[in-house]
Amino acid sequence: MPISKQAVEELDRRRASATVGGGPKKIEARHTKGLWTARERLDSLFTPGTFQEFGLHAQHESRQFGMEGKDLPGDAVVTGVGFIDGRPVAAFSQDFTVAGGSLGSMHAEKLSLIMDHAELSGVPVIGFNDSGGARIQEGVSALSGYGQVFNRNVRLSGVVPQIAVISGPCAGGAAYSPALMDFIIMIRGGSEMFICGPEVIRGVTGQATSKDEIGSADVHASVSGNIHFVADSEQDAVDIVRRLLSYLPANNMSEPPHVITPELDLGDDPGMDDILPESGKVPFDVKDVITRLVDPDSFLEVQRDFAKNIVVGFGRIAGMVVGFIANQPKEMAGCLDIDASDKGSRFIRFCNAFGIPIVNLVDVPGFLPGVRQERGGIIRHGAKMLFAYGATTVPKITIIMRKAYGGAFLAMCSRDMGADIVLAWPTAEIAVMGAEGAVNILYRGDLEKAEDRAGRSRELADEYRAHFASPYISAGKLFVHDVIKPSETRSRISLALRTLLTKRETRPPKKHGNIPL
Ligand SMILES: CCC(=O)SCCNC(=O)CCNC(=O)[C@H](O)C(C)(C)COP(=O)(O)OP(=O)(O)OC[C@H]1O[C@@H](n2cnc3c(N)ncnc32)[C@H](O)[C@@H]1OP(=O)(O)O
Repeated sequence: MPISKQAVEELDRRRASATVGGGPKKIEARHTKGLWTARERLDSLFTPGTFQEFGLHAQHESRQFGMEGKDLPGDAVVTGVGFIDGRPVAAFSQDFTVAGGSLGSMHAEKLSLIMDHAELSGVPVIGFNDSGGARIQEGVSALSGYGQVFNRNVRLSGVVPQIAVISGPCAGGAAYSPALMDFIIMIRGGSEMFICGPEVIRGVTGQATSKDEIGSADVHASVSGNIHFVADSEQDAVDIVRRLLSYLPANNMSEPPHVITPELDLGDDPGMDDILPESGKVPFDVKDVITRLVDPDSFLEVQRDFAKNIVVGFGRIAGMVVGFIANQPKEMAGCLDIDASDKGSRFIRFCNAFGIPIVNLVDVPGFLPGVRQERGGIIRHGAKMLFAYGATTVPKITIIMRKAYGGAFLAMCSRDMGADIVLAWPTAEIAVMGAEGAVNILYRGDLEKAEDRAGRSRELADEYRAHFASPYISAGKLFVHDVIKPSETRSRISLALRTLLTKRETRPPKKHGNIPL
């Protein structure tokens, strides 16, 4: 039987009323604040015409607290699958114009449906979070809904990439779904995220605070370290999602999107030979090194404003996707501290989960000394770096640029910690500790008696450096595969990557390791 005109009209009518969300007034209120609606976000994310919506006609079933007969289009969330740069991606976008984007049972079922679909079809999940949290009228059913979503976030972790955009409020338990995903992008000015808001904090602790102080994008980017990117606008957030996806495979069984250049890249970069300052004590910016190593404009820094003493991010070398973990000599002399260890180890584990080769750039004088660090648990946090590298099977290339001292060098992936190839620049210092520290311990008596203590200390330190810290000593013991000129670094990494893309490494079966947390 052909489809009747009435049936088509009925479908059109239902579609129109479901897609209007909370209505023109509420949409206007969002626009006045410079915010987009749930559908506008998805329209901007996906290639036009490619979005297949799931659950447009979903209805809530709650009857209490005035909910009987209330129309909540789509139950306050839009879900479905679309295409970005020709690749399928699943997404949900909470609709604040409908009941404040609050999560009830049907809303949670829609999120579960799209996440299950992403798992089965092996595609990334993008979630726009804009919600007042658990729908108060649905009580524990809403709470249970969050449980179902969190459980799926964990199930999908390491299976498909999960990216959260915080586009509006994100309070209480609602913050935990983004926190369980791989990357969080927050929009400056338009969003906030906290577990307990200012009112609760004041009521319980007496402390006065503001939403900005505890939950703004800038606070989470630079102080708490909860998020990975700050966007200046809705469009900027979408652009960051698309850029991030361009480095990621669809799932843990697929290859990252390498675009390997047909020719081998064997040229030198002479400018790199001048990149280190004359004195080993003068800082330099490791991002200048990264910029010279990667294909033009291909470096995407992750967590730029948090733990600046370590730099992490994605880039391409001769078209191959890599993750960088680099000490930053400009900040705290590149020492590893608690925050840097947390930041570095999580990024390493992401790269490993999704088959992304890792390049380590080392200039590390040690773990940061200090009472706060020791009492704060630097042992357990620093151990995360060791654990993360030790458990990682993706290709790993370590470049020792300058200092590689003690346990911190092992925590930056020495050969023993699993680096497949270790290359050192000619003036690198690879040692159990810095030369000055070593002579102070070894020659304490001599130095106390010396007429020119400083001069004698320098002399002994030079001797120690020549005997123990030279890269040729490590190369002689095969701890370093080769000593290279800085100008050769890019071509050597690109060759190494090409030979390592076929790497296969298996480990004894186990449920999972027990990373120090
Ligand atoms: C897992 C456990 C949890 O999630 S517990 C967390 C429960 N949620 C909360 O405590 C947050 C409650 N909501 C709020 O504080 C505010 O609505 C926030 C999110 C800050 C937004 O404020 P504002 O921009 O002024 O909007 P508004 O209050 O006028 O809200 C717009 C409409 O949305 C509704 N709404 C909001 N949150 C919920 C909720 N959790 N459950 C049910 N409805 C909610 C508001 O009632 C309001 O509805 P209406 O437009 O007046 O019909």
